[in-house]
Amino acid sequence: MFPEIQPYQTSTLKVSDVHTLYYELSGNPDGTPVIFLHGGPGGGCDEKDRCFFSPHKYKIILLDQRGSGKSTPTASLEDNTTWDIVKDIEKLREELKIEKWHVFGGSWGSTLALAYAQSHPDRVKSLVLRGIFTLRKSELRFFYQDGASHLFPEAWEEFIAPIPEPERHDMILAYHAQLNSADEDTRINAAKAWSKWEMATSKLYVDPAHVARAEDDQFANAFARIENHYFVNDGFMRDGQLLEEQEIDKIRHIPCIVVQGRYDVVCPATTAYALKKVWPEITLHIVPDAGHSSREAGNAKLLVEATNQFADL
Ligand SMILES: CNCC(=O)c1nnc(C(C)(C)C)o1
Repeated sequence: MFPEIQPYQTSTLKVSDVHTLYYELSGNPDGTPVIFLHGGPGGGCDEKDRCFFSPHKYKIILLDQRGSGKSTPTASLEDNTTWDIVKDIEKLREELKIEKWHVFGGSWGSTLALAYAQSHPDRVKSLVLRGIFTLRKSELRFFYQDGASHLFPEAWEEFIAPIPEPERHDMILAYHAQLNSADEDTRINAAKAWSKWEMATSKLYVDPAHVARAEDDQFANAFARIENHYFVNDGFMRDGQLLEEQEIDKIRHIPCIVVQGRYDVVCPATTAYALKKVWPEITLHIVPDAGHSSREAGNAKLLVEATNQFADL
């Protein structure tokens, strides 16, 4: 990855009566623009997200989506849907007077990138995607009900601990009740347990520093509440919508590179492969020694190679 840099501009954009979004610009003000779409949803951006792009070639735009990161009000679920964020991305593009831009996103960021591109294909120069996630019921079931639990039994035991046995047949719904409880301690304890499950399973080799992020009250609250809100609503999409041939036909012409960890248990390779089957024009790299995280060496290396390759488009 490129060395860490600081933004040359930070700002906010009011997108509704409720939501004001934080965004920042770094790299080359006259470079080719790229929008970075963070994961979660609710994960927010961090300073290392700037490092996937050449600071000489790219005007790097990081956006904290509704309720995420430095956007306000934090963790707000009001007017917070996939399609509200797609509209926000367009508002930001117009605010920055950008005609077309590269789009980069991993995990939920890949979901949002596909939803944005299928909604506004004429605004997308290229797509670099990692850990493909399309919010199908099968994907949610694998990670939150019966799948990843077989590979990380000790972390799974901690994940189910706050949930009474009779409610464990639907973990997303059970957590929805606790994440929206009237009791603040119940909410934050559930948010930390939800977040810890994802942080503990995001890398092939468990990273204690990554897991420790789940102990940050503000991060955990936003990450857990917003993720769970989207998942109980199936991402506000038809099941499999982003993989439908009619939707892929809208973006088939857009250059796209996908980086997918072989041992990604959060967003397993089966979805990236399903995308390749319906969109054979994409380049799909399955990284033999990586999991879900963009920061794992094998994933990061190919992501940087992809942004370097697309910079001159
Ligand atoms: C199911 N959510 C996967 C996702 O989008 C995601 N995984 N980790 C992240 C952060 C790096 C933002 C914490 O986001």
